Amino acid sequence: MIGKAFAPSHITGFFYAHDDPDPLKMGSCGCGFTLEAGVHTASWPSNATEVYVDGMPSEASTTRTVIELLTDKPVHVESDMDMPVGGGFGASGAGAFSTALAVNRALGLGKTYNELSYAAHVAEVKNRTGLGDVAGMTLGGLVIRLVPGAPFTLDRIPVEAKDIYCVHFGPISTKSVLSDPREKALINEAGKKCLKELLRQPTFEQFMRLSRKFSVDTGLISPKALDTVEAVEAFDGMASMAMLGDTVFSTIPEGLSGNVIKSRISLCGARPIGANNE
Ligand SMILES: Nc1ncnc2c1ncn2[C@@H]1O[C@H](COP(=O)(O)OP(=O)(O)O)[C@@H](O)[C@H]1O
Ligand SMILES: CC(C)(COP(=O)(O)O)[C@@H](O)C(=O)O
Repeated sequence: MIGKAFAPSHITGFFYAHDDPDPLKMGSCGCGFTLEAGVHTASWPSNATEVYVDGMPSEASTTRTVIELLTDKPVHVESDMDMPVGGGFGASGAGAFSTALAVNRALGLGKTYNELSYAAHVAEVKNRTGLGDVAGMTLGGLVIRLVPGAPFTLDRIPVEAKDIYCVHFGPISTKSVLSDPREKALINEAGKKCLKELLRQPTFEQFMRLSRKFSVDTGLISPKALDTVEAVEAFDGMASMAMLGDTVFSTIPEGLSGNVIKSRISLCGARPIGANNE
């Protein structure tokens, strides 16, 4: 049987990391949103486990780990990505989560949504490709992560499906940023403050302001990305950096140049899809 699934992109605006010897409990708190652009995955039983990303055989470590966590049977997996990898869109998490949902159906594993999302989360943590993206992708919308790791403890800022415009300048390795103790200390200090402030005033505009502040206070934003944020602001838009990628997300297209990716905030999470792609 062919199993198909979709996981949305997840852009984190700000976060802080929690280390834990138990990968289920390791994770991050913070706030981010899902986009309609995401990862479509199809899977079916095979003679050997093979992972293809955008039509090419791929290492896709996080996806391979989630398969190993779920089954010892070989499967064929094909993921098609709407967004760049390493750009702060949570591509590795969306790849792993959509794979978990697709493999569950392809092999008739009979796992629940929590079991599948926790497996994808553990795969992210083990590969050090993400901490909180899978949690955000379970719910969709503008998601607040209140407790790190599983069980996911989430809230949501009510927002409509706003258009979001992104410009991607290049990848940032989540693994290398999170392995730098100095950088991690800056992230954790700024991230905790931002979450407190957001809970005092939980609005989309406050999320955008705090995300921008976080990107500057942590020193994570590149000069090019900051110039772009300022250009958007000159047109009265709001913009910040997608954690963790050299990517700017914006409420308006004005001020952005180059290859602008247009999507919308999606209000639902990752899900299996049927034959007619619904
Ligand atoms: N299914 C997958 N598709 C693409 N890349 C993957 C996948 N699984 C793991 N990876 C790895 O994850 C890395 C990107 O992770 P990360 O830096 O967190 O970027 P992102 O912001 O896109 O999640 C890639 O360099 C690749 O090695
Ligand atoms: C910011 C990040 C640690 C990494 O995100 P990405 O690079 O998109 O995988 C995310 O998982 C989070 O915890 O908020």
